[in-house]
Amino acid sequence: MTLLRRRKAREFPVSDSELLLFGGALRYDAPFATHQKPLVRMTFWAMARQLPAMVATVARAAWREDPAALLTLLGAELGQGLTRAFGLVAANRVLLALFAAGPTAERLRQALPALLAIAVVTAVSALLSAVSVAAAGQLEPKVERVCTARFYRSAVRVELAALEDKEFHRKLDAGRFGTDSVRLMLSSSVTVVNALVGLAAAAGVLALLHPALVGMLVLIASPKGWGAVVSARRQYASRHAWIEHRRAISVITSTLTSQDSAAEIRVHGAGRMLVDAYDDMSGTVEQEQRRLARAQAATQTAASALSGAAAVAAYGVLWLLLASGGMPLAVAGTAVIAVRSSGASLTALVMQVNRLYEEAMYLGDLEDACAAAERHAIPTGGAPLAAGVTDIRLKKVTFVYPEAATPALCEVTLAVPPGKVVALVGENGSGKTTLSKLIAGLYLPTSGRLTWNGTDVRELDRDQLFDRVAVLSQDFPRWPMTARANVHIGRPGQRLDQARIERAAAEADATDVIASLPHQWDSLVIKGFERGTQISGGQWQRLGSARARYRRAPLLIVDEPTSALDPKAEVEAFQSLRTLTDDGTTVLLITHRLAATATADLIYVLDRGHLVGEGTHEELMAVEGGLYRSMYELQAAQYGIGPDPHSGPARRTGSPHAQPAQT
Ligand SMILES: Nc1ncnc2c1ncn2[C@@H]1O[C@H](COP(=O)(O)OP(=O)(O)OP(=O)(O)O)[C@@H](O)[C@H]1O
Repeated sequence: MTLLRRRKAREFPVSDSELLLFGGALRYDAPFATHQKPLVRMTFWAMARQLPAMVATVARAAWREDPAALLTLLGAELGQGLTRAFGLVAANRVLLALFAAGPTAERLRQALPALLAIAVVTAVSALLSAVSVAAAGQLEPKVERVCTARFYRSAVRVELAALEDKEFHRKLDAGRFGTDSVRLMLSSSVTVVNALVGLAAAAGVLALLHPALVGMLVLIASPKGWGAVVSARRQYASRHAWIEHRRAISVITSTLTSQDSAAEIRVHGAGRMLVDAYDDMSGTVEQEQRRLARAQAATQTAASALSGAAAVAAYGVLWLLLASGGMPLAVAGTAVIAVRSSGASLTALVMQVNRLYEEAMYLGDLEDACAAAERHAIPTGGAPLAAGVTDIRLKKVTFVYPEAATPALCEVTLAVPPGKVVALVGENGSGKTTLSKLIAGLYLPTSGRLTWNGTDVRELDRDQLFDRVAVLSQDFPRWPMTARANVHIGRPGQRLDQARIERAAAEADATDVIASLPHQWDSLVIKGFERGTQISGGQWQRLGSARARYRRAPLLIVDEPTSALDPKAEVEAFQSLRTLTDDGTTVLLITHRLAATATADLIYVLDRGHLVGEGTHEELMAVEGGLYRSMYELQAAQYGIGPDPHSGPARRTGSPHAQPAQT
C-alpha cells in the first residue's frame, strides 16, 4: 500500500492509433468516471478505516427491506465463526489425546469424542453456510429492487425545469450506476464479516491456548496481508487503466461488422486501417497485462519470502517454547492449523475492502440522486380539477428557462377555448413549444398566472392535469417495444383494449402500417431482435399519432405532427385533427404549415416570446404588414396558392375571438 501511495499515479502508454483516432485515451464523460481517479489514489488503510460505516450503510438498507433475512444472514455468519472456534478447540483436544502417553488404541479412543465434535462442527458450519447463501439470495435482489425502484420512481417525478439544470441532471444520471451497488455491497459485506469473524475466532482460540500464539499469527499473516493489499491495489489501478484501451478497441471492432459502416469499410478501405489500429491498441493492452503479471509475481515472491522468514522465526519461538516445556505439543499443532486457515480469510478481506469502497461511492451517488430528485419532485395532491372541461387561460405569463439569459415567453395573455382547434404559429424559437409545455403543466410560469378551469396551475393536482392532456411532440418517444405496446402506453393506467387500439390506429391512418408489419401488432418496432423490424419516420409518426388518440384526453397538444408525412398523408392528418373536436376535444396545434393552421378556429402568433397576434386566418390576413400575413404569403408564393387556402374542411363555427390583436 505504501508502495502505491508514495508513487505518483502511473501513466499508462497510449498507442499511436488511439492518438490518431481518439486524440488520446478514450475516457468516459459519464458521471461515474469521476470516481475512478480518487479511487485509485485512495490508500488501502484509508478505505479500511471507513469499513464500519460502509457495512453499516448496507446493513441499514437491508434492515429496511427484510430484517428477518438480515438477522438470519448475520446469525449464520456469526455461527460460522463460532463453529470455526469450536473446530479449533476440538482439533486441540484431538491433538492432546493423540500426543498423550499410552497405547495407540487407547489414545485413539480418547480422541474419538473430539473427532466426532469436529465432524458435527463441520456439518453445522456447512449448514450455516447454506443458510447464509439462502438468506443472501433472498436479501440481495430484494434490496436491489427496492433501491432501484425508489430511484426510478423519484427520477420520473422530477420537475422538467429541474432537469434543465446540468448539475442536477448529472447527479441524477450518476444515480443510475449505484442501483446494483447495494447488492454488490451486501455480498462483499458478507465476505468481509465472514473473514473478520473467522480471524477473530482464530485469534480468540489462540489467545486462550497461549498468549504468545496471537503474536505468531500476526507475524506470519502480516506479510501475506501486505502482499494481498499491494496486489489488489495494483490490479485495481491497472484494470482502470487498460479498461480505457479495451473500450477503444471495442468501439473500433464494433464498427467493423456494422451495416452502417459496411460501404465505407469496403470502398474507402477504412476496414484495413481499423484492423491495423486494433492490432496496435491490443499491443498496448498486452504490454500492460505483461507488466502487471511481472509486478504481481514479484510482490507475491516478496510476500512469500517475508512470510516464510516470519514463519521460520515464529516456529523457532514455538520450538523453544516446546523444548522448554512452556507449551504442549498439541497447542503448537493447533496454532499451525489456525495460522493456515487464517491466510484465506485475510486475502478475502483485502480483496473485498477495495470492492466495498468502490461500490460505496456509487451507492452514495444513488442516495444523493434520490434525495435531490425528491427535493425537485412534482408535488402530489392539490386542488382537484373538474372532469372534461379545458378552460385554459394565461394572464401575463412569463417563462425563463433555468440558466437562460432571456425569457422564452414574455407576458403572454391568451385563452384556449374548449372544443376548438387552436393553432400556435411563429418563427423558430418564438416560444410555441414552450407555451404548450406550460399549458400541459410540464413547466410552471416564472411569473403571471396560468389557470385550468379557474384554478392556478401551481395549486392544481398536477397528476389530474396530466391526466387531461395527450401530447404528440415533434420528438415523441419511439418506445423499443411492440407496435401494440407503443399505442397502449398512451393510457397505461387502463387495461389494454385491443378494439380501442385498432380504432386509434384507424383514426391515425396507421392501419396499413400495422398490416404491413411481419407480425402486425406483435411486431417489435426495433431492429435486431426476434419479431423486430425497422419502420420509417412517417410510419412512426402515424404510430405516435395513434398513441395520442388512444389516450383520449380532453386536450391534445400536437407539435409538428406531420413533418415526416408525405403530402397526401399530411392533408389527411390535418383533416382528421378537426374531427377530434366533435366529441369536445380541444386541439392545440403547433405547425409551420400555415395552410393547415388556416382552418383552425383560433390562431395565436408568437414572435420572440411575445404574443403579437390572435384571431382567425381571415382576421389575421386582414392585418396589413402583420407577421402572420407575411409568413403565409411567403409560403403561399412557394406553392402558388391564394390567401384562402381551402385546403381542408371549413371551420364550423365563427371565431371565438373576433378582435384581431396584431401589434
Ligand atoms: N430547454 C431549454 N433550455 C433553454 N432554452 C430553451 C430550451 N428550450 C427552448 N429554449 C429556448 O426558448 C426559446 C423558445 O423555444 P421553443 O422551442 O419554445 O420555440 P418554438 O417556437 O417551438 O421553436 P421551433 O419552431 O423551432 O420548434 C428559444 O429561444 C429556445 O432556444
